[in-house]
Amino acid sequence: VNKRLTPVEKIEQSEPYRFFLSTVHGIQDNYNQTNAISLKEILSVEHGQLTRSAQFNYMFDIEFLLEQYPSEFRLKPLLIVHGDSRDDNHSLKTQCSPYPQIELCPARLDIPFGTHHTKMMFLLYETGLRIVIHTANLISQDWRQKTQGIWISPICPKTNDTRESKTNFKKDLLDYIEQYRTRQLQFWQKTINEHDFSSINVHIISSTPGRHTGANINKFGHLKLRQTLKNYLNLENNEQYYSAPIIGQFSSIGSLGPNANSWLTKEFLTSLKQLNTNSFDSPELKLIYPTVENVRTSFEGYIAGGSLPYNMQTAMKQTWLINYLHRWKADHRQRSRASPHIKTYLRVTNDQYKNLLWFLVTSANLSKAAWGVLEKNNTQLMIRSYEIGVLFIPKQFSQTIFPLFDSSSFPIPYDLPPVKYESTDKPWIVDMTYKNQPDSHGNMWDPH
Ligand SMILES: O=C(O)c1c[nH]c2c(-c3ccccc3)cccc2c1=O
Repeated sequence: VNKRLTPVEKIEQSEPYRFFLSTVHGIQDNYNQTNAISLKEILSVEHGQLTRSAQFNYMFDIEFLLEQYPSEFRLKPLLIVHGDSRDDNHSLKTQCSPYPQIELCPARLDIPFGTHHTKMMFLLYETGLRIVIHTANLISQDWRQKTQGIWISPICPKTNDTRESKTNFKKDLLDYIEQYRTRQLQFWQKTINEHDFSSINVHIISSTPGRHTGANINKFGHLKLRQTLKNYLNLENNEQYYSAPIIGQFSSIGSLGPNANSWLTKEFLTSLKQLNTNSFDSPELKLIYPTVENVRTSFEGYIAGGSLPYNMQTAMKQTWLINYLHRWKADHRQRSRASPHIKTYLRVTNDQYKNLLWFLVTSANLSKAAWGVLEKNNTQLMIRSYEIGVLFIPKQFSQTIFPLFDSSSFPIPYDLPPVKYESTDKPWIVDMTYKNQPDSHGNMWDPH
């Protein structure tokens, strides 16, 4: 159907998952209607009378951002939560200086090499509070021809009792915000407490910088994921789930060690495979990361690779990783050429990938900085960065699995099963030159 949906209709039709991809310039309109939304549509005046908002992110183009708000909301108070790294903080101050309604809130980054990756919006309307958790920077390039993931909460009404969700969303969100340890977030802590989150059906999986131990060790990072899957994923004890494949998909990769067993399988996969059964089989782990050819033939061409910052220095230390890698392919969403900036992790049943056991969309790439690394004989989890994502578990939707190929199926971003790298495929590396084949714009890539 090529009827143009309004932003409100798009959200209504996305129930019960409320999970979207960003719209893409250059694909057929109907692929931008179903479970697809733009930043302007997220901020549309149709959702109600905005009184103030907060934008958590990594990269900001303030002019671009303000332009995405309806003109009548551009002067409302706006809190910008960003990483406090010296250099780009200056440019942010300069960008915001003409706007007294914008307040800057630097997030402390006490551990070296940490970044404020979290991408989240607090939108306060006269009718209530909406939370948006997503993967796109607040720059035009991130919203034009990439594949980004977006979860949009209902507008949670104000309440005089602190209504929590069955997924502990409110408490987990407040625990996350507490870690910033700044008075600048007090208004939003108070506001979150005053709203009814009972209609929310997703779990928060977040990361904050620190060495988390004792009672806090399962609060963040991959141990939070392990704990949540253990507590809520009650699959009957049947064998078919034990070897169900696990898929990780991301737009950058950190230094993971000299072999898979250094961190990827021993620590990270152990958390992802948590079934709350004594599953001993080691499920297949399949990783999706764009090839050079994916980037070269993308709508943006090699420029897309600027947002895939996997560097040579890291890649050369872990050539073993290539055996896990699969191509980016999203034909069923017409997004095989919309370079992925989304990050997702999921588990499917191994009967031809017909059913989804759980699905996570997050800002977190495949790195120890984002997910954490166990230290001191597994008594503390060291995390460098701020990250946040939402986890979909069938039980919270009154289902045992999420069907993938029927009418009410979960809107997955890419094609399953994933396609393994062939011998000629190479992972995209941002600081290599690519001169033997021009990209979709006829350009070459020479980062020097
Ligand atoms: O949070 C995000 O989304 C992103 C975070 N870092 C990015 C970088 C980068 C990598 C190393 C050092 C500084 C910057 C480069 C290109 C895109 C991104 C990006 O998209």
